[in-house]
Amino acid sequence: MYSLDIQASKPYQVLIDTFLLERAGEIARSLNAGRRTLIISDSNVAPLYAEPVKSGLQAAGYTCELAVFSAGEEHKRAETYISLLEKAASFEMTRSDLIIALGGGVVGDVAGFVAATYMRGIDFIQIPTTLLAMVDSSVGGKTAIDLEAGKNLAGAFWQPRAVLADVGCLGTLTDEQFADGCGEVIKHAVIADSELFEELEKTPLTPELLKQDLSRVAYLIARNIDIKRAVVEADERESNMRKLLNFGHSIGHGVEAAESYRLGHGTCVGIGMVAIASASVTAEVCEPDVPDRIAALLRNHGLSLHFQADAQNIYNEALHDKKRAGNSIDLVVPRAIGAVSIAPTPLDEFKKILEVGLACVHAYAGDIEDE
Ligand SMILES: NC(=O)c1ccc[n+]([C@@H]2O[C@H](COP(=O)([O-])OP(=O)(O)OC[C@H]3O[C@@H](n4cnc5c(N)ncnc54)[C@H](O)[C@@H]3O)[C@@H](O)[C@H]2O)c1
Ligand SMILES: O=C(O)C(=O)C[C@@H](O)[C@H](O)[C@H](O)COP(=O)(O)O
Ligand SMILES: [Zn+2]
Repeated sequence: MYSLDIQASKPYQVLIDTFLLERAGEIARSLNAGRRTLIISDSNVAPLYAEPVKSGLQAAGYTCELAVFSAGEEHKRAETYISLLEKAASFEMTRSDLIIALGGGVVGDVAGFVAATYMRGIDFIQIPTTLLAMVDSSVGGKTAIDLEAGKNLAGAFWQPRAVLADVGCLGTLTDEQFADGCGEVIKHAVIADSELFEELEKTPLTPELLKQDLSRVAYLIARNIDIKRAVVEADERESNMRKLLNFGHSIGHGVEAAESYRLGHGTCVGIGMVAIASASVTAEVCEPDVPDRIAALLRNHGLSLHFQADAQNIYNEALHDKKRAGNSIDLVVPRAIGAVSIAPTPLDEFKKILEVGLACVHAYAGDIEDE
């Protein structure tokens, strides 16, 4: 069992353990005095995991309802968000009540945004069920929905009251879903922990490891959260340093949108990391082996570098990045594994970087296919 304290505007604990679903009611009751809870989940997760959560909440004295929306990034949208707000209102939730986000990053982002805005903000607890959500999205308080124009364009910073990462949930992920979460794990290693990167090079974080050594997986989740914790505590609302957590995202989000969300978020972040690292080597600001090592580590974690969208479409999508200000964008540029910095970059230069970088990603994807 791991327990990490996050010292944000509202401090909270992240617990990493087994059988946390069953304990969610008791933990919720220790943090929240309300009468009602709305469990928000998706169509894949609810049938698997809602029942033990609901039973525990009822045993803790809550009147409980379950709201389920269709799984997938294409439902991280205003329609879902509004229907959940309406559900909270028709369930007569008051400001003292509680929302539970039970699912992956999509559920966490949407349910968090509902919690942030329903009656101007009520308590919520994150129960992440994907690797990606455990290592990244459930912690730090970014909540959002996508707009037609792009990813996460409407949202709020709203910290949960607790994060309960029940590692028992990871066993029902497909290998592809598990691998997708490793995109963010590798991101954390590149931005802040070269030793973690080397450990992953020796022993990758895979579904096989999950079967063989659950405690190692729990340890790696805790270590990732600790990396994110340090950044969030230093800059909760992303005025500067938190932008580092966006390594690989300016191009990655562009790929995600240009591919109509058919590729996973972590996969697209992987493509974005290799692209910016490759372009940084070309610009002679990054050690030459960095993109090779990132591409190899992604491959060893089962992540693909294949994508079809063309660079112009990806660039058009990437212009919606929240690190853009007028004709400039703050890019997160690697210098070495474990060392990245923020570089304000004119948009015309960003376009060249994106083109050079994505051409290199195609080359790596070809290398991977040839082997
Ligand atoms: N707020 C943040 O800080 C932050 C950080 C990283 C990513 N994100 C966001 O998170 C989203 C990606 O999260 P994700 O990869 O978890 O996607 P997701 O929520 O879509 O989950 C992936 C798939 O796994 C299914 N699933 C979830 N848990 C399962 C389980 N235990 N067993 C079987 N199936 C399960 C889901 O139903 C879905 O089909 C993106 O929208 C991304 O923008 C947010
Ligand atoms: O927590 C953060 O800060 C991050 O940037 C984590 C990212 O992995 C995550 O994908 C985040 O949602 C991206 O934020 P955005 O501000 O670019 O929408
Ligand atoms: Zn991300």
